[in-house]
Amino acid sequence: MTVPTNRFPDDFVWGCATSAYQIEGSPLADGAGMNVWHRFSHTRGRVVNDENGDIACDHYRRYESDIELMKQLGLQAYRFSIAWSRILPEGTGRVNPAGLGFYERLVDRLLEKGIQPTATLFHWDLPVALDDRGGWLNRDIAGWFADYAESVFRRFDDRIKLWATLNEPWVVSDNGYLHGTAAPGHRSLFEAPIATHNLMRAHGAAVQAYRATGRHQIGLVVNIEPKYPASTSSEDVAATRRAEAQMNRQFIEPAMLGRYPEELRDVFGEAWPDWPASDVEQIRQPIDFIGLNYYTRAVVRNDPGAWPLRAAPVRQSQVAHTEMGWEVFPQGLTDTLLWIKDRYGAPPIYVTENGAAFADPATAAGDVLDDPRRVEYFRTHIRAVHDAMRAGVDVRGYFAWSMLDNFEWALGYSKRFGIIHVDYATQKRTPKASATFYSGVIASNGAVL
Ligand SMILES: CO[C@H](O)c1c[n+]2c([nH]1)[C@H](O)[C@@H](O)[C@H](O)[C@H]2CO
Repeated sequence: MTVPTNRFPDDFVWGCATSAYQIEGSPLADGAGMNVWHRFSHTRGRVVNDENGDIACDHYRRYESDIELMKQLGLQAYRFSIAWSRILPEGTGRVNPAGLGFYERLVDRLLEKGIQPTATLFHWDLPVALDDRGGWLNRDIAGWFADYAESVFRRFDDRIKLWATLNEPWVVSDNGYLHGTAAPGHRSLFEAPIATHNLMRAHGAAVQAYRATGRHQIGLVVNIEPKYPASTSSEDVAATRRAEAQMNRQFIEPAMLGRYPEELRDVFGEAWPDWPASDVEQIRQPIDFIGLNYYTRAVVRNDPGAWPLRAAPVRQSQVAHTEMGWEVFPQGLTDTLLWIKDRYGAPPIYVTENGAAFADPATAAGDVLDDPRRVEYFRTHIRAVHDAMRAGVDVRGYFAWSMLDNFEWALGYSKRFGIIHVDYATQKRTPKASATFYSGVIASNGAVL
């Protein structure tokens, strides 16, 4: 692959990403079943200001005008997630035609506008009906997920050519089962490894299901936050390895190499089971790409009191941070792309999420003052992708997070990642300066950087 010096390859794909619960609203419309984020956000005290996704960006009803905005931006592709509980309200069994119908209209409209639809099967919004049967703690969920996947593949594989099974299983296991900061809100050292394993078994089962009928590409989306030791002390180096294994290798390693990092036993102790070899073999289904979500890095120090990692981040001073408190560190994206290439056999990679939260207040006149730091974030990180590609990494595309300001999970609507501003009171969309910038990047295939 030869990468031009001043732009990207002609077949490089430029897109934006969102997820169902964060933008759609109408979570129970047209026969949809309840999902765990609906239940979690309606549980007092779980989400900032007790906000929820009942309306969000009202995309379920406004998808046509949103697609028009995507067209105006010049987007070549759009990464969205499919809400399992719209398709199968009880999680298994009965298919809800109206749920399929919404995504049919979305996909067909995208194609009409020349925008490539790329779908993630699971972006954290598990059907409550399955959570009540154990959810990710029940081994049967691998079969439930494969059945759901098959019902969607059958309907859309003629139009969707890029599939992802899971979005960031680490967030479900770590936030949802270890720390309890995300749905379903459990806090258990013993449950998290079981959730990890069943998430990855479900990934493997869905990939196997796809291989039976699928004609295109399927992969796994992982969040990787490169970890750098705060010092060369053996304690800090060991702590960094624990943090790196628990976040960055816990999921990609079984998927790509058919093994879990040995450091996980050091992190979870007796709570980390000896999984059957047959399970891990089933997880290791050949996939067509890795989806990388990159936002920031972490500098890590040993912290014996930090449960259960015994590792803690060290905030870097004198450097830029986003509204999330995440350091702006584009070099980490280059480093991570090279790390995936070197460690996992140079798989094709899509940067499936990259973006920044900054406060973007709408002025009284209704204008939106995009924080100039967001344009700088995209500029430096897209350059970082180009640097990795020139070093030989097979990156196929880049999806900015996010097309719209949206529901930022337990932080509610307090953080804005969109390149398009959403006034939640009026649902008015206003493209930000970063939308104009990104549109120029797409039109010039990166030459404006
Ligand atoms: C743990 O950070 C992850 O890389 C990450 C960041 N983000 C994500 N994953 C999720 O995929 C999105 O749903 C979030 O809205 C987005 C912004 O927070």
